[in-house]
Amino acid sequence: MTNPSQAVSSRGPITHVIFDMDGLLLDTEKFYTEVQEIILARYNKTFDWSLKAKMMGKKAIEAARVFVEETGISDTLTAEDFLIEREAQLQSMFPTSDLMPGASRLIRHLHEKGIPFALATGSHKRHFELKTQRHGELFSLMHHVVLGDDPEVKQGKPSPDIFLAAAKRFEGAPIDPKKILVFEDAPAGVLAAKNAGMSVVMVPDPRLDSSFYDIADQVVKSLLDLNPNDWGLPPFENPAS
Ligand SMILES: O=P(O)(O)OC[C@H](O)CO
Ligand SMILES: [Mg+2]
Repeated sequence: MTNPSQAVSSRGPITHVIFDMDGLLLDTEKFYTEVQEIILARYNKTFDWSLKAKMMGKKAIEAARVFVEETGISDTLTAEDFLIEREAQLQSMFPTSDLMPGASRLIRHLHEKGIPFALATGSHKRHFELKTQRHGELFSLMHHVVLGDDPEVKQGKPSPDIFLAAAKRFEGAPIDPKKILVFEDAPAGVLAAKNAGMSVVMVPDPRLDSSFYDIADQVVKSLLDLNPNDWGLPPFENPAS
């Protein structure tokens, strides 16, 4: 992990921002965890954070394959059937999604200051719409949104595909990836951003093993703890409330 003030001096200030969604802007990772715990309990197995770390941030089918293979249940439950089973429960949970602390403040701040920002989420279109149902106005502030089922996203995170696609859709593209700052919660997402040549602020769930922090340029406990100045971005005018 480099000191962000060193990163700014060596890489130049940030001009564009890309946000992850699940677990970063929206408190939706808990839904996946809950449903996966229920499914695994049927096989007398427990869902733990080492498995969670391997799944989070990935496209649904890629995460599903990890789930059935790592738990040794792939002979009785295929990745496709796991997704069907998970779906019914997730569909009723997603519309209740809450924002993560500091998400609204940071998005509104960047919008007010004219810093272009976009969304890059592994979630596919139908899930994106359910999850953002109560937050349409906030998400409409994004310059653009790239979803996991976008044709340009051939492979999910940790492949850089989604961040490179998001970078290409800003006005004035191509944007130098060194001037793009990504906000992520998942190890696969942090790696994807680094593979795209971008800087990354990681906002991990506290249950995630700290060995995953190393690859991020900065780690903060919450978006409320971010100091935009660290990245050459305009400072907040009011302290976090
Ligand atoms: O973290 P995101 O927004 O890329 O979403 C990925 C999955 O849908 C959930 O882990
Ligand atoms: Mg995420």
